[in-house]
Amino acid sequence: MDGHKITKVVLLACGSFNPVTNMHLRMFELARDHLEDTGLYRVVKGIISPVGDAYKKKGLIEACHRLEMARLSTENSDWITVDSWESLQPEWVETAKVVRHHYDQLQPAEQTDDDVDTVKYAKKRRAEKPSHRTKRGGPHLMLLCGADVLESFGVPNLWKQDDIAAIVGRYGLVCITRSGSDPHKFIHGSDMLWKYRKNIHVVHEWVTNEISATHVRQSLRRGRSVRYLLPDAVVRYIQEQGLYTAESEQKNADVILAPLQRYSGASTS
Ligand SMILES: Nc1ncnc2c1ncn2[C@@H]1O[C@H](COP(=O)(O)OP(=O)(O)OP(=O)(O)O)[C@@H](O)[C@H]1O
Ligand SMILES: O=C(O)c1ccc[n+]([C@@H]2O[C@H](COP(=O)([O-])O)[C@@H](O)[C@H]2O)c1
Repeated sequence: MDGHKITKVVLLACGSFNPVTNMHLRMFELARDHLEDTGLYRVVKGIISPVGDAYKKKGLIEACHRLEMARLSTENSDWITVDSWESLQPEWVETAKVVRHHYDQLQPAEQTDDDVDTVKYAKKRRAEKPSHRTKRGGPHLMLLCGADVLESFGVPNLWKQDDIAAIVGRYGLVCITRSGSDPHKFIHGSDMLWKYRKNIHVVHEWVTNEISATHVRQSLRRGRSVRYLLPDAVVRYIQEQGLYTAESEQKNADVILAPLQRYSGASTS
């Protein structure tokens, strides 16, 4: 033993999962290998959290189907799970709040917000040292995403700056490279990400990696095979339920994406 304390980590992936692909599952395996290779972390759990219907992304099919496909895809995994909390919320939930929800769920029950001294102390510590090391005894939670999500932090008016600071400053991020992206360059170009760069773990996917849910939906609309891009059980479910048609791709076509509604003042109801 070299005396290092091994930190337990839970990985949380947020996204549409429309549908879940083999690449989504591979992201978890890549992230676990990368973190555990450092000798500093042990990844104890992975959580897939499909976004709710109120996200209103074009072509987003009902959460119940996306959840079921994610469940089928993780049936054979002994550590990757699916959580329905986010997808069941009536309104779209910002990712920072989803991260916070799961972080709270992971903390030991005896440390509740009723313990005023503990909360005050934790708040003081957070203010003094904004880091994901402000844990309350449970495992760390890190957000797992592809480089496109990291780069979306730079899209004007999409993410709240405080939310980005919370995600990278207090929890941590594991980012998988994706074709067409350069996460290191992006981190270098952002003062906020640079400040918290030690909490951002970039994992290089060396296998050329073009799988996207958009491409899968397009193939399905054209009657092309998606076998080996998706778990077999997910392919079967899509066929049985008749999912991903030209019609479903037009869902939300004229709606502004939920995160942007808070800036435009637009409403979908
Ligand atoms: N090929 C990939 N390489 C790296 N990350 C990926 C890849 N595909 C998806 N991800 C990541 O998985 C998470 C969930 O992705 P999401 O459900 O939005 O899939 P997507 O393929 O990007 O979807 P869409 O094509 O519908 O935009 C995101 O963090 C996304 O960056
Ligand atoms: O929290 C935010 O401000 C925020 C802004 C834009 C996107 N997100 C989340 O990022 C994920 C993006 O998924 P997708 O399919 O649009 O790539 C999804 O889980 C959204 O809820 C979150």
